[in-house]
Amino acid sequence: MYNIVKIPGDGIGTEITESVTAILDAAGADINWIECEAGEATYKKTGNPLPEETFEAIEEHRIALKGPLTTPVGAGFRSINVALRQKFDLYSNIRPAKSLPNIESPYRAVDLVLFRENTQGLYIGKEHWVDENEEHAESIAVVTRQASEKIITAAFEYAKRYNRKKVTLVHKANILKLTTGLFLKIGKEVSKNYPDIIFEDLIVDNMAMQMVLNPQQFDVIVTTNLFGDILSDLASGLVGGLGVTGAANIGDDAAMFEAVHGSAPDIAGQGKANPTALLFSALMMLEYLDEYRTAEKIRSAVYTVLQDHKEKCTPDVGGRGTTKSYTEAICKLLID
Ligand SMILES: NC(=O)C1=CN([C@@H]2O[C@H](COP(=O)(O)OP(=O)(O)OC[C@H]3O[C@@H](n4cnc5c(N)ncnc54)[C@H](O)[C@@H]3O)[C@@H](O)[C@H]2O)C=CC1
Ligand SMILES: O=C(O)CCCC(=O)C(=O)O
Repeated sequence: MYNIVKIPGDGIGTEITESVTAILDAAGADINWIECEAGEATYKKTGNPLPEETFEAIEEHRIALKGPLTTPVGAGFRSINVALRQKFDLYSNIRPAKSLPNIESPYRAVDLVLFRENTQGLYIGKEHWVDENEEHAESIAVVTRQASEKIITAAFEYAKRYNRKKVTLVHKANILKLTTGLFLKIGKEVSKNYPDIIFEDLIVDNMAMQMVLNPQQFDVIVTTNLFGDILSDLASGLVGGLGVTGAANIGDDAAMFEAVHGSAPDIAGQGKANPTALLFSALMMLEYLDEYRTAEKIRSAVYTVLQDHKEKCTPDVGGRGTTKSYTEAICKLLID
């Protein structure tokens, strides 16, 4: 029995975590869920978006399934998502984007895995006002050799393990010569340890265009935090949207699984959120635990429902169903 911290989160979080835990139960996954709170709703209730008990539970059990957490825009408390990644040094944010059956998209056969450095870069929100009138702001990007080596090595190790042919490193070293220049330099060094894997680098603006024009050319991608954030949403758009892309945050001794998407306030409480993204994150969690057979059984049920019961699927992927009808269809296949 695995003890796993479950944080439902904000917005659509409760709807999709209920769905995912029901599906994992139906598949016979042997999990004891330790339910904890975090996020905006928790902040409104308690004045603290990350209660000490939640932090301690992750510290003790080292593994969590987390729904999306809302972060206020422009002011207010800082991202708890980012804080958790930093606190547990979850340096690898792994975000696969793979074409799925029976989902309309201009693209076929996309199958890429994006590795996003998860603890530093421009994303850490190290900002300050330069003047008293708050009309001049500065933001600091942090890139270190140690963190860059870790994420780039993780990307190459993944490519080696899963027989992937190419790693593309994405940077902006023409402009950000020190920070992303360092990242690129380390990429070139690390690539020498993997002579059987093709290594290429692209500047991020070109990369964005290439991903839209010909995404099938990409295999494993590795990049800094903010670029990875943006390009992984783009990658989701290539395969059916944010409702279908899972993700893993992995460190040396802890891991947190969450979807690529956020709390989707525009559809929260309407029963139409697609739980597939969080479900795919949970499958990455099962694989992390070496529970490959259970993960495969669930993935196969998802593919069958998309292929043969499209009417039960959520509207974002062209279905006429709800979170509930989709969840029930998957559970039925798993139980039968
Ligand atoms: N890791 C996390 O917990 C993340 C949290 N956020 C937070 O979420 C909040 C909302 O951010 P947004 O920019 O609106 O991005 P979002 O990812 O929540 O939503 C973007 C669009 O995708 C749709 N969408 C997202 N997930 C979906 C799903 N499972 N099924 C169907 N449609 C889905 C939404 O309805 C919306 O139209 C913000 O406070 C942001 O900071 C954003 C990204 C990641
Ligand atoms: O923390 C937030 O609210 C936004 C974080 C966004 C992000 O890092 C992601 O897409 O995973």
